[in-house]
Amino acid sequence: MSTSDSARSRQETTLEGTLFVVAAPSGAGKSTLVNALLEREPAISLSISHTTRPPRPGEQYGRHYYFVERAEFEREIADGIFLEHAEVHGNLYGTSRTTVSGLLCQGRDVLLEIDWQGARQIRRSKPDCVSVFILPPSRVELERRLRGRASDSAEVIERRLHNSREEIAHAHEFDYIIVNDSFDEALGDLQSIVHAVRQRSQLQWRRHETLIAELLA
Ligand SMILES: Nc1nc2c(ncn2[C@@H]2O[C@H](COP(=O)(O)OP(=O)(O)O)[C@@H](O)[C@H]2O)c(=O)[nH]1
Ligand SMILES: Nc1ncnc2c1ncn2[C@@H]1O[C@H](COP(=O)(O)OP(=O)(O)O)[C@@H](O)[C@H]1O
Repeated sequence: MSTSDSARSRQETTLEGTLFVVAAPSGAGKSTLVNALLEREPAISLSISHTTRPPRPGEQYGRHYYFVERAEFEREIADGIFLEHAEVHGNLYGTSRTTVSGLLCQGRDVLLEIDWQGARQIRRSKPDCVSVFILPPSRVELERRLRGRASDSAEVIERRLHNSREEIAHAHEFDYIIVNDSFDEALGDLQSIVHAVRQRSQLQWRRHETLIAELLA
């Protein structure tokens, strides 16, 4: 086999990973659910976003976000480093194009925790992505969770509560909607979606090519 043949055959046999997109109004429990999912599904890589939001107590650079100044973020937009980016609650957030593409090409599944504006951009550039929207069980509970988290000032909480309506108004654009009332049930629902996606025939057909050839012989 020539070098180009072997490169082509490698390319043909390496399955690209699945891109999962998870969105929710602030305080619905998205990060808590995603972190629990990643513990159960270590084959999924979480994309760490860039943001101009200041770190909350306990948040670490490179673990929770890449915290950058607005001028640097704007330079990065101009350099085209983002697969998607958006202004959310007065701060800029963005997903690195090379990190996500690199992981997907290696066959890793990648999860983006982003807002509805980012999800829209991703759907345009990666139509095969699988998107999930997390709803809180009520407005009262959303407010209770936001205040109970004790990570933001009263003003920041008010802004997030106010913006939650706009976020929720876009839930119908997503492939799946989960209500995060009982945490364990919501986590089970999220994991079921991941499992169902992995069983899709276009993935399984290629993964089991040899078996299918034998069965058809
Ligand atoms: N478009 C976009 N949104 C993001 C990104 N990273 C985070 N977000 C969204 O920005 C919003 C605020 O996130 P964050 O400041 O961590 O606050 P939290 O949602 O209250 O924990 C949430 O809706 C996130 O999903 C990103 O890379 N791109
Ligand atoms: N099902 C649930 N029931 C009660 N509290 C929850 C549930 N899910 C998450 N929480 C709590 O709600 C708060 C907000 O969750 P978080 O994951 O930070 O939200 P988001 O990432 O959507 O902004 C946290 O204190 C978290 O522990």
